[in-house]
Amino acid sequence: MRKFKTESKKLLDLMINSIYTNREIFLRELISNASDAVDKLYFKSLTDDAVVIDRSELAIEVSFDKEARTITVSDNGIGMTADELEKFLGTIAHSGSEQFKGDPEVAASTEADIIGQFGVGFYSSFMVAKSVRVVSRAYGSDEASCWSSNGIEGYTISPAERATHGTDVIMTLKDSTEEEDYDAYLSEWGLKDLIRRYSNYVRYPIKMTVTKRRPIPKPEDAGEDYVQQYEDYTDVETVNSMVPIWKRRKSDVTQEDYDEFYKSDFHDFTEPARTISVHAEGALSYDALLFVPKRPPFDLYSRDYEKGLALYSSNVLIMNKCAELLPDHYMFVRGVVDSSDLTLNISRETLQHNSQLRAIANKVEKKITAELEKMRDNDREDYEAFFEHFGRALKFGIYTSYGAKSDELSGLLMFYSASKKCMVTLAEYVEAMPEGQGAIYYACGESLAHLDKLPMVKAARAKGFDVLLCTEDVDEFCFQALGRFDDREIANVAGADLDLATDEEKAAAEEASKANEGMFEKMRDMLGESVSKVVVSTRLTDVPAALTTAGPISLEMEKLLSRMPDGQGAKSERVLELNAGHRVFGVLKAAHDAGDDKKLRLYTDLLYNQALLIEGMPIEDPMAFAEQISELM
Ligand SMILES: Nc1ncnc2c1ncn2[C@@H]1O[C@H](COP(=O)(O)OP(=O)(O)OP(=O)(O)O)[C@@H](O)[C@H]1O
Repeated sequence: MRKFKTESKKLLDLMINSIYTNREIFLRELISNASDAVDKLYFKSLTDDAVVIDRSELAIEVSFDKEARTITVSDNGIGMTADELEKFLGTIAHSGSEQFKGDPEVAASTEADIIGQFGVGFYSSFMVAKSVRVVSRAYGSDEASCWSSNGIEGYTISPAERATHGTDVIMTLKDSTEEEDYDAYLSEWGLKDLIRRYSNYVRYPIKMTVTKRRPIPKPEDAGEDYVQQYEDYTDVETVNSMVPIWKRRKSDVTQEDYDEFYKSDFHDFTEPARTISVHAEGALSYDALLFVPKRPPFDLYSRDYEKGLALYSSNVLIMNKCAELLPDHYMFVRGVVDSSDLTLNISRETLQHNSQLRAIANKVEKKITAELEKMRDNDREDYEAFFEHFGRALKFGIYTSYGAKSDELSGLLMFYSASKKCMVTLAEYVEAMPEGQGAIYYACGESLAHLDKLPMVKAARAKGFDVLLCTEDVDEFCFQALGRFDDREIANVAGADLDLATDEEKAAAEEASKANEGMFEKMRDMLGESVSKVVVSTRLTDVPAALTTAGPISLEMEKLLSRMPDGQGAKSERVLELNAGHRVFGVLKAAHDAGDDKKLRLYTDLLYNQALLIEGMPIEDPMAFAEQISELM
């Protein structure tokens, strides 16, 4: 007996003791796996001349044995070797499994959530079965193996017999209890019902041997009182519709049908947030069925994530994830494109140069944008939930396209408004701008609470100007790539030359800076390389000093860049702004006027470090800072 890996065991425990009520999805999961296995063999036959198959024979079969209490799902797909049985069924194959091990958030989520997020696949068979055997023979091998387990401690793998390549998953069902009637699955109608509900659009036939009844022909010598006799016979029937759902008109398909198709084909346990069905005819004809998920898969923002839509040509799958069909900023969209205009032998290499494909990709992108705009305008709650999960991809889209995608995407962006205390679009921000506000202001930092208290944010708010509070690292890069919105500049509120002050205020500050030139120069020298200048602020109200930046790199960007391997050298141009109206300014001046350089240096250091702390930046020498404070006390 080989033992399950820890994370598999955790998941299996959940399955077996599950209070997750939707047990019946086990069949959908196994049929999906069977369909994937058939796909894999089919793909292999396209690229490998040694693999010869008859496409019309590819199929999945579901059968049951009431006496033995078993249900079997068989396929004639790629199959698995003994090693693969070990590798694939002994551990969780999902890319999310890493998080499952360590992520405290995952550990705390509810059972249904875990099942939902991982798409437990094969293991869901243990929700209904007390033991499962998997007999499989890999294509090209003449040996078969059997994986067998009760899902508790571990599993065994032993040699087995199988006539051809493919896999049988044989489940021995649990005994029915008062709460759960497992026997209901051991019937023709029970299984047919599940297949039609959950796997109707699987593109290979799902066959069942069914019992039918037919009248026995009337014997020639039958008398007047002959009563029609019937006999039972068995027949193999294809249970699923197989008509691709994307070929059907939207009006002929219910949302439930779309949801089930989405869940079964894209291995998600949650319905999609939006379904987009497109039927284009004319110069470029294609059908597309696109889904905006409700929540992101765990690996969405990781390197492992593969974007793309399934690509079909006249119902034949060409590739599972055609990346060329989706721009990066819509990488979260799942779906299918089917076009008879595409040639069947299109390969990965020729894809990029295929103009039809590019044209379809453009149309698909526009459809997605239009649907998101519709959601934004008509269903704000849904849209905000969408944006929380996928907004990052849109922002990256603007940043990585150097602003080329601004027109298309800027309207979809949302940020947290410091005034309204909720998410707003840029258009809503502009609409609410008071007269005299020249630019769209934003501030970047670690948390909303911290940002809300920043001196420059407060200064802008005091003028009646709203500030967009940004906590994602991509935000500032996105704003810089965007540059403008609705013909208004977008500016970091901590930038030194913002137009926050009136002309008089500016003139007064300039004058004050001039009058104190000697002191400021001294202070700058004392701070060495740290700041480029010291000035009188036009906007500070309650704090004695604050740090702002001149030039393109903000403090927040500097923080981010310093964490990147090649961004170490990027430094912001820091400006120490002093509040001339603050009591501390008088103390500073007095020290300078008295020629007490020691005191001036102490105060300068303290003010600078204070300003750093307010911005959430590390101070260079915390020990020295602590000593300086002690000295003062
Ligand atoms: N019928 C089958 N034929 C061949 N290989 C299979 C079959 N069923 C499962 N496998 C293999 O076992 C692996 C694990 O299956 P499982 O259902 O647990 O996860 P998955 O299908 O990869 O993930 P998900 O269901 O979330 O998409 C599959 O990736 C596949 O390689």
